[in-house]
Amino acid sequence: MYQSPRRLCSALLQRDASGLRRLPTPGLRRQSPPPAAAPRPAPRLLAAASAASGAARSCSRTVCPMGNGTSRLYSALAKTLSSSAASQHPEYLVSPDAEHLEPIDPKELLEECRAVLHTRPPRFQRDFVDLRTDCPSSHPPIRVMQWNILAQALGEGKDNFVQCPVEALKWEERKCLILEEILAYHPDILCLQEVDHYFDTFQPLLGRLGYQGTFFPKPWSPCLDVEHNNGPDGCALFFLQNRFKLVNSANIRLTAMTLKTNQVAIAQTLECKESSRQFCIAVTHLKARPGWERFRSAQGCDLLQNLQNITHGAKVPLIVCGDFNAEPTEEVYKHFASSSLNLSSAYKLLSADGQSEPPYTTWKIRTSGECRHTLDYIWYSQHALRVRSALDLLTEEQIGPNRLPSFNYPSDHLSLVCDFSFNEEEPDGLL
Ligand SMILES: NC(=O)C1=CN([C@@H]2O[C@H](COP(=O)(O)OP(=O)(O)OC[C@H]3O[C@@H](n4cnc5c(N)ncnc54)[C@H](OP(=O)(O)O)[C@@H]3O)[C@@H](O)[C@H]2O)C=CC1
Ligand SMILES: [Mg+2]
Repeated sequence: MYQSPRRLCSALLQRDASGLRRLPTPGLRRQSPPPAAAPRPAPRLLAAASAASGAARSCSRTVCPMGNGTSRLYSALAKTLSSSAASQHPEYLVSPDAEHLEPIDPKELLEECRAVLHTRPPRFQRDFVDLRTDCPSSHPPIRVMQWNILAQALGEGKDNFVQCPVEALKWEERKCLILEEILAYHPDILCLQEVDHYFDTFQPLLGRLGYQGTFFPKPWSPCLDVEHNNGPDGCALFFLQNRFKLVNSANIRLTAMTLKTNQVAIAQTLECKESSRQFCIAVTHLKARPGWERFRSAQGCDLLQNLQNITHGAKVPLIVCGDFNAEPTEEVYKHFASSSLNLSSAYKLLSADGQSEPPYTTWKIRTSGECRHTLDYIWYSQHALRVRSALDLLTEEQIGPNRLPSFNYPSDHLSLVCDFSFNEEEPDGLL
């Protein structure tokens, strides 16, 4: 039975004594609206991001609505920019001008987001649950965020969130809610699904915040069927360049029973600059919908096999983030829980017995009715890594009667955030 956490660590942005995090208290905590009369400066950083990616944007804007050849070209372009050739040449993953981009101040970007969102209701406060205060670590933790951010084209054109007003989905504001959430928790590693604004929003902005990003679009993204789409959706993986060095990267098109599928994953081996320790981080988004359980299971087996190879038979610690589109009762969950990679699901640690997944990670209302499911997970090598804390989920009351997305939460999936450290008591190789 899932219960509320016992020990709450109220510091939304608080980190270990390292003092690495110096972000201001974010808008998430504000319970009263900001003063009304102050003039609002034009959003300089947000506008610059869109302008900087004009080429990619105009490419996608010329796309004919129904996923024609131009859409495929966009998809091919995206794939080229994050191609598997990068496995051998990691430097190719950095877009050519990334190092020359002017860094931006996260406080300034947060202020711009708040200004854009000034008519929106206050955002929810979520607390980190302190899970292992007794576990010593000589290095700052690694903060990982898993989030299906909801593709703009799907949210507006396919998902049928019948209780969500269309104004709540306006991209110019919804993107600020997404950015605000990322800035609030400031993850070292960000694993996203349903990203259909990589080139015009996330890559330029997160790049200037110090992240290195990789995008792998779905081969036949359903976004391309939506009128005025912004290109295909896919998985994106970002990590802070001042904390990690990229060792290896693989873009994986998942197979099911030897057939290539429409689902993808990105797996990267990173080296921590502080400790010189290596680990693998992967992000995926498995096939959605009921009736596809065996297909998801096969995709999961393929991903596990790929990760076996990438981690040299579990010799490298592993973190796998994903929207698995599968409840814990499904076969694919069981494959992950019992694999020889020795993985455990981090969010189980929030339950009273440490054995139960949260009651939901996504909650929406479609024409078919209410959909409340646990589908999103952060798996980790349970002997090599420790979960120091995890971000609590929203309560039913906070989510509200119309569920998600809403005016104060941008996606139908909740973000999951964990702080990991290496288990320094564990001998290398026993993962
Ligand atoms: N032209 C071609 O030859 C081909 C085209 N396609 C295109 O790909 C699409 C299927 O892609 P695929 O990746 O398998 O899609 P999925 O079934 O995996 O779903 C795609 C998205 O739909 C969302 N979704 C889940 N349930 C529902 C629902 N009940 N109503 C609306 N949206 C939902 C999912 O969100 P979440 O994960 O959050 O639940 C997911 O992001 C087709 O619609 C087609 O357009 C596919 C193959 C070939
Ligand atoms: Mg979705």
